[in-house]
Amino acid sequence: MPALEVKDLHQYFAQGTVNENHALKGINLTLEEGDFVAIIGGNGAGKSTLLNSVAGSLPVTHGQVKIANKDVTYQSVAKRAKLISRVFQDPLSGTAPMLTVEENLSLAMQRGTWRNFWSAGVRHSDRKLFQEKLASLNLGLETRLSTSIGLLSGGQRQAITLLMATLKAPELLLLDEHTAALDPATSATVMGLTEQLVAAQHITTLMITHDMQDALRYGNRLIMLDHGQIAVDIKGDQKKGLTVPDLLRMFKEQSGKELNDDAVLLS
Ligand SMILES: Nc1ncnc2c1ncn2[C@@H]1O[C@H](COP(=O)(O)OP(=O)(O)OP(=O)(O)O)[C@@H](O)[C@H]1O
Repeated sequence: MPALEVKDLHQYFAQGTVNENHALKGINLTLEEGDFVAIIGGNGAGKSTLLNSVAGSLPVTHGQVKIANKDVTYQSVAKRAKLISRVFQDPLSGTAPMLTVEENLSLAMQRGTWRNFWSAGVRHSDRKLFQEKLASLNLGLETRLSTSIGLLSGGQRQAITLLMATLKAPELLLLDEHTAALDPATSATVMGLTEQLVAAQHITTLMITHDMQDALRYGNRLIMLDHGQIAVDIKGDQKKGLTVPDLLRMFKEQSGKELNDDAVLLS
């Protein structure tokens, strides 16, 4: 059973007006369970629009989105939260900064359940689990359970956000440039943790990145978008050993033009 199926997905902005923008032009994408897919592409290629369509934060103009064989095309973001975890670029957006590390993790344990209310206090058994999970990150965070998240660094927060997103393994993990706001060393640490957490539970993952090296290094599949279409789709052995110049050449062969991506070109 595929973990994610996107069928003939079209997205228009300002449809029927002079500003009409056909942002996604018939995307077909199937992810098998455990696939870890990096998505790259130039500015305005449609990466965020694709992720937002899958997450449900953007209504679909045409097409179908299925997660774990369930048609979620018209489901709200809240309804899909049972199936999806998402980590954003901003380390502030995934956590409640006034709450402690363990309180945040406790909230994450309840993701997608009907227990929407939350009572203060963390169960002893949960605290032990959080300590173990935090220790496995090797960042010394297991001693910071009662520290407010707001007092941690961006990298520490993003590590905890990742842990929260994977505490209860989702059917699909969406990573939305989740290391872009971090310095290179911290970004490398968080990418390492990402790989570790995803592999431990075999979580199907879709990751947007502007970092071509990361797109090549991590995951078993790489997709390049161009003007709302998939220009390059490489997986498995085909992906191993590829270099950035190889990728740029493949992109040019498929799309007939150079990659336009400020973030990539400036790095
Ligand atoms: N809310 C919106 N209203 C109108 N047009 C939009 C909206 N969101 C995105 N677009 C347009 O849709 C196209 C795809 O945008 P999208 O943000 O998905 O690209 P992207 O690949 O994520 O780009 P970037 O790497 O620059 O973030 C672009 O032409 C963009 O201007």
